[in-house]
Amino acid sequence: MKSQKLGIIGVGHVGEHVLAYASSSNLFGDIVVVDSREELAFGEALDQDHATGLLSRPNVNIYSSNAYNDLSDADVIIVSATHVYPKGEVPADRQQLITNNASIIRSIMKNISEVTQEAIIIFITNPADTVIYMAANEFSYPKERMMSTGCMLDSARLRYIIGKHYNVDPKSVSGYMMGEHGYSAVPILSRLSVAGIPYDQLSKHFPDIKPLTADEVQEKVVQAAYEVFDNKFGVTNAAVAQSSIELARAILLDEHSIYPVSTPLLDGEYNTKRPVAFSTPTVITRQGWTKRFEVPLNEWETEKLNVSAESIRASIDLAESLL
Ligand SMILES: NC(=O)c1ccc[n+]([C@@H]2O[C@H](COP(=O)([O-])OP(=O)(O)OC[C@H]3O[C@@H](n4cnc5c(N)ncnc54)[C@H](O)[C@@H]3O)[C@@H](O)[C@H]2O)c1
Repeated sequence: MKSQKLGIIGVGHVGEHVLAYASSSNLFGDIVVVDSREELAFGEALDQDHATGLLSRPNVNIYSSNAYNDLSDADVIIVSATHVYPKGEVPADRQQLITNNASIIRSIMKNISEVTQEAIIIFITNPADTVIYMAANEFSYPKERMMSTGCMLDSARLRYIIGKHYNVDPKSVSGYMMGEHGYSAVPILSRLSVAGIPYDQLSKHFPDIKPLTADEVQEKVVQAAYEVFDNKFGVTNAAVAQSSIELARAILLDEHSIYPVSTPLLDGEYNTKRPVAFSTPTVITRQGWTKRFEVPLNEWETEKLNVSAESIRASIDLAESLL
């Protein structure tokens, strides 16, 4: 039986964590690492390959390659390639990354499309929503076989913040962010619950805890990224890498899990003025994504989501002007 194969494109701060988590995930028998810095790809792959000599690690075949042909039979490809900025000089606004990343994503998509149409592609590269919009609209690669991690990370931060606020395990919080991965991501508190108890009823069960307003939650989730980014000199990597492996698992095990990934909106969805991509709860299967949910929202959420869609669209316009 063929083992499952993962391709990782871009093995910098994020990609190295993707590689580390993937290597010990028991999901993959083969992992191919591609990076325009070939020595880095070689070193990262070899370092992880050495660890297969340890009893705790599965015997995964890990190697680097600069030939996209090695991805022709990949089951999943995770893309975390990005323009390399000097340490500490990464732009804080993810949307600004499009100036350099548009051409990188276009060349990677072209290279992948030439060797396969089968792999499920998970983009981590920012700006997440613009990247998936470009990849889905500019290439004939099957749209359902590609997604961006989008608000996976923002949603993990949301559950973390609410979990800490009420002193419960974040995994006992059910909830998600929608819209842009970044400044304008929207917490959907009207759908958030703890032990099935809706957010607006939590005060009854936690009478000593002052609830956070939707504005406060949004601010805290957005700021959470910068608490990491500022202290790690312009890098956040571990949590998003874990998000991508969680998606890979949902894909390979055909879990039909629902995750807030970013994909292009379907016609008429959410009444956006112009076509965009953003995160909404989406069913993930072995085929890629199979269904996006149009979630009923309250007035505040609708207004914020519109702002988010406009911000993403401005970034898409910029990407299209660079064609
Ligand atoms: N979606 C999210 O939630 C999220 C979270 C954190 C970071 N990110 C994004 O992930 C990306 C990676 O961040 P990082 O910190 O690892 O960056 P990094 O600079 O450390 O690494 C990027 C790597 O990409 C490689 N690369 C560049 N062009 C390439 C190409 N054409 N083909 C193959 N490899 C190429 C570089 O050589 C480098 O090794 C960034 O865009 C960042 O904004 C996204």
